[in-house]
Amino acid sequence: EPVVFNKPKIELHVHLDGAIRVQTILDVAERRGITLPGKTVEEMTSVIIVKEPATLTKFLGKFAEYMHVIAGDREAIKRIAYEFVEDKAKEGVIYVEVRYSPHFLANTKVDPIPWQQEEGDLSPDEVVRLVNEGLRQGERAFNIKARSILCCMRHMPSWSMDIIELCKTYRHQGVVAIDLAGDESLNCEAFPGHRMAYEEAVRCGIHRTVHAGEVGPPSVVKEAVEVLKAERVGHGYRTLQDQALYKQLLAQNMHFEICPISSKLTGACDPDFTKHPVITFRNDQANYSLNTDDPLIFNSTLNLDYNTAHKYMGFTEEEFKRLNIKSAESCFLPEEEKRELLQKLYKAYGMTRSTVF
Ligand SMILES: O=c1[nH]cnc2c1ncn2[C@H]1C[C@H](O)[C@@H](CO)O1
Repeated sequence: EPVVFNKPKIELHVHLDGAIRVQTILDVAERRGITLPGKTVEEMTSVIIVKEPATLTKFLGKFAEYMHVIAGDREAIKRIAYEFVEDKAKEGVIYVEVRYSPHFLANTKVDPIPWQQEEGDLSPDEVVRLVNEGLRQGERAFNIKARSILCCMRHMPSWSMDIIELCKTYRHQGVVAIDLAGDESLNCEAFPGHRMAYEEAVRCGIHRTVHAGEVGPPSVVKEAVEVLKAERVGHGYRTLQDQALYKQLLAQNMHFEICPISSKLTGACDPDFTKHPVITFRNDQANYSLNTDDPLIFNSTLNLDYNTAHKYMGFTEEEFKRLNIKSAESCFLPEEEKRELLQKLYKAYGMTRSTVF
């Protein structure tokens, strides 16, 4: 696979638990005495990955193939965070915001205990500390910047207040925002638990993004923006089905976190990339990023997403630069750090600060 955009990049939408190395899953399973359906990287890869367009519900079921291996294990959680930063650095990412559900990696103080684990002594709070630590060590070792976003899950509104409390506790240790992930096709109106957590986020100045309009209708996007006060929309493809809403969000400079490979394999978008919604976003010079979402499950890399945009949608170097600058402008870093990040991009892209998009 050729590298189409070999310059510093920003990634804003990627799930930590969807970006684990297969080798790490095998290593941890062996250490913990857990039997897996595959013994080699090749075998396990074929068990985990989605090759053909499926549904979001079917795709989300893939996490159950390996989450029980990593969850509840302190060393494994720290390791996946550290390795994640290494993998991103190798892809030319200089700033990444990585998201996950602390509850999904815990085995105590979480109800129900996920992945059929026995109760243990690893709480969501300690999971966040372990991820923070792994990311920080990765930042030092690989010289890039990594921040995290904590996910509420659509089907678990009772977890959402924990999430906002964790965001508040760890806002100076690398946690920059709250997200709402999970299956939008099963329940598409946000429960009171989610709404209360987002209200608290607004009150405390915690940044907000929401998965919306990936497979759900434009009304979910509208709710994300108007009720949950999302500053960015995860995916948001279906926004285009409501032209008034789309025009409004364009005028508001709303950021859309676009994941091309993901959108094909979750069945969110037409598998024909020449019909992809991001073409419209680009033609309208909208504010959006390109992201991998879950590279483990899609067996993909950020370069593959960029290549796809180049090969099937005619994306140019110029547009890649523009969208990365928009991504930096829309990231959840404090203003001073954001300015620094933007300076780095301008320099790497051979642009003067006055170039305005
Ligand atoms: O593309 C997605 N849409 C909705 N939810 C998702 C997607 N990718 C991953 N998730 C879920 C499954 C993960 O366990 C959770 C937290 O990272 O977020």
